[in-house]
Amino acid sequence: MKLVTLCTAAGIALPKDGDANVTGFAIDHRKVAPGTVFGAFRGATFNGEDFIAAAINAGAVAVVASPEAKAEGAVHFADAEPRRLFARLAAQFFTPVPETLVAVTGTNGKTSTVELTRQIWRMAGIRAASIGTLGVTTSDESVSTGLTTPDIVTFLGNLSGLAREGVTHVAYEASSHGLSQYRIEGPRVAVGAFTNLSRDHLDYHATMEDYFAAKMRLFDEVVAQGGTAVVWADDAWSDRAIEHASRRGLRLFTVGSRGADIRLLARTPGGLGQRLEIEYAGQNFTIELPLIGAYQAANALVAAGLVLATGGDARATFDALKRLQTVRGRIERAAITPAGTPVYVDYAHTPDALEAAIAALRPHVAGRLIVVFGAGGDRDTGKRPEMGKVASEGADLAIVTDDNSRGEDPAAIRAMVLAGMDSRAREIGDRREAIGAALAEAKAGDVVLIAGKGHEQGQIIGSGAEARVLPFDDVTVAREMAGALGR
Ligand SMILES: CC(=O)N[C@H]1[C@@H](OP(=O)(O)OP(=O)(O)OC[C@H]2O[C@@H](n3ccc(=O)[nH]c3=O)[C@H](O)[C@@H]2O)O[C@H](CO)[C@@H](O)[C@@H]1O[C@H](C)C(=O)N[C@@H](C)C(=O)N[C@H](CCC(=O)O)C(=O)O
Repeated sequence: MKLVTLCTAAGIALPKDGDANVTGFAIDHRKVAPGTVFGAFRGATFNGEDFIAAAINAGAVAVVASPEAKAEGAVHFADAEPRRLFARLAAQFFTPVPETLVAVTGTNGKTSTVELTRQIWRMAGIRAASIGTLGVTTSDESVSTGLTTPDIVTFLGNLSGLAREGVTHVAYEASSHGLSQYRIEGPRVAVGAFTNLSRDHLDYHATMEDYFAAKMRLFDEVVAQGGTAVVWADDAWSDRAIEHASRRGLRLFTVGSRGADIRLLARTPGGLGQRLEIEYAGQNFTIELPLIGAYQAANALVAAGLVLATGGDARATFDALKRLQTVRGRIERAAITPAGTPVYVDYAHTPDALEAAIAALRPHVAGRLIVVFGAGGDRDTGKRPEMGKVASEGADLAIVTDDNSRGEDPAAIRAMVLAGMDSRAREIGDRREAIGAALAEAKAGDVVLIAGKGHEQGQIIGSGAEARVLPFDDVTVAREMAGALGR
């Protein structure tokens, strides 16, 4: 494809004497082939501009970089915000993309919301996919990209690949890193959703205001003019998100007990799920949602909002909520033991998340809540006793085990977790053994929660050159252990 064609389509001026044949886009000089447009960005670890000469040597025909950069021998697109310019150009190259794109931002709930949106579309017979922490998910398969919001080249490549496979609808996660690094620029989305905001990633964003501003780029720029903002209305930051969307002239679709479009009237937890009473367009609906926890109810209703905002039928959409499958590693019902105990696997690996998962499960426990959990090595040590305290106070039986000990001594990590716990706590380092003990202990009426790893597929042992990932999947192990109890 000619560079001039891409520039014209993107509304970008072509630097003089600049036409060339373009074969691809790269932001890593090691991926440059003849005909590539190279994005040279100043990052946290490297200055991409240091690799411009090597990229041109490898055949780069154009370089998108700051005005100060030197790009002799290639067309230089100079811009103070090169990531954004690169995205605009690349979006013209990676075509077609699926016709309906929706993006979800917020601190929590992004993964579940995009996955539930995909499920609802699928139940309506639509070829749908999701992109996020679980990877690129189509039907029952997920292919990891390593990030929640992949880099711009991977993202656009995924979108056009999906379109070529016949996928028409994609829901994707817009992380604050992704939004602030213009990883999802390019194709404008029809609908964007905001779930909630709480303290996170302040190493990167400095203040909560900066963090919120990064999230709001979704409404300020990424959602197309004339598009819709779906907002969970019950969060402390919701009113400000609504303000951003209104200022931009987006159509508002609010969801929650304070929601004007999908209004949550009542929520009653019970059995393996919860009953939701909602009002939509003057009609009342009762939904038996097969997911646990107030936050999963919120995610399911925001997903319904996304589907309705992109033209879904109300009755079919609310009906689909009754048939949702639990999301991988998000209060996922992994097994039911022969004694009838449901076993849940959740990604909760911070004190807050562990507390929330325990609170979500508590109304479903007739007997005891048994929690298996640990804390990671080479990460925030302060959270270890705090997680211990949360488990000690919230569970009836807590078993401390190993979870990605990395470069640290796993016994020392467990000791720090146990420091926050009372004397009833048990310690079983081997995670498989710990899960087996929890399931063997469980009786009818009990509930087991295995927390920390969620969708992860391995135990990380060692660090640096010594690091190894031993295959480990909580869901598989829970199923095996539950099966073994039945024999
Ligand atoms: C802090 C952060 O977000 N970093 C991301 C960012 O890196 P960066 O721009 O700082 O890049 P850098 O490594 O300094 O390199 C600068 C440039 O030189 C290039 N380079 C570098 C080395 C080389 O040999 N050749 C070369 O060309 C790089 O490709 C890059 O373009 O851009 C890279 C490419 O898109 C990402 O891979 C990288 O994610 C790192 C690995 C990461 O761990 N990010 C996490 C924090 C993240 O993004 N998380 C979010 C949030 C998840 C959540 O919600 O919790 C996510 O969306 O996953």
